Amino acid sequence: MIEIKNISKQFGKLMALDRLNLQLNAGESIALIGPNGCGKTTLIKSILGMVLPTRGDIIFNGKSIRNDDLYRNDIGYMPQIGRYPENMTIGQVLKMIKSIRHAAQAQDYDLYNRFELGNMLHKRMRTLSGGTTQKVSAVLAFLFKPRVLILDEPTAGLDPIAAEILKAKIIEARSRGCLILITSHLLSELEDIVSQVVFMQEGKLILHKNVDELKYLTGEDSLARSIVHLLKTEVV
Ligand SMILES: Nc1ncnc2c1ncn2[C@@H]1O[C@H](COP(=O)(O)OP(=O)(O)OP(=O)(O)O)[C@@H](O)[C@H]1O
Repeated sequence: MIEIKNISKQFGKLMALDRLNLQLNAGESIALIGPNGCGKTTLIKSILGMVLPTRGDIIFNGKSIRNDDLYRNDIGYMPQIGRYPENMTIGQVLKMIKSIRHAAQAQDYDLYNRFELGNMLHKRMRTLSGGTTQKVSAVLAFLFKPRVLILDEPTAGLDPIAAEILKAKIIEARSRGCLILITSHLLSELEDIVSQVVFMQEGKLILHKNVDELKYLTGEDSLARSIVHLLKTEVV
């Protein structure tokens, strides 16, 4: 579904992504793991077309994403920190996003209802707590029933109940056959969600394995311990 073909991204002298190749298929739920600054967000933003790779190409459903905007209609994205026009209310932001999408696209109000955003529509974005902003981002990511979900630290800042609601929603999307790419430093929460792990270091792909293979390779019995093992020992 998404093919990353030998992409590099240079910021000045820094190689944020270094000749990275990856194949991400529908129905897979993939944890993107690596130390701070290893290039996870740069990879995610490259897939979203928010960062232009210096070299290489990204193929989405068989087509290069260069000079294409429409592929993004298939992606729901939750950024690490959502940034919205400060003076707009939650209601105005939702209305604006819906107006730029196709009116006919099916909409999913499950998270909107469960997070009770309907009671907060008049609140301005600049006045929201970090957790409430994160709820708005989650609602927007799932609103148009995307086939691909890219979630950058999705539960950071959410209270435990909201985090559980979102986690259940991610698991449901996975069971519907969505492709999910997720970064999280909360390793225990990945356990129930992911089927594969992609491990990066200094912009390079170090490993891409199924969770069971990874547990076998590291000799650990949980995903969290396997990931800690990876982070502590350099290259497997
Ligand atoms: N716009 C930019 N200009 C210059 N350097 C950048 C830019 N964006 C990212 N970088 C650098 O690229 C490297 C990779 O950053 P990135 O945000 O992708 O890391 P990350 O793996 O997501 O980190 P974290 O786990 O802390 O979120 C870092 O050294 C970062 O400082």
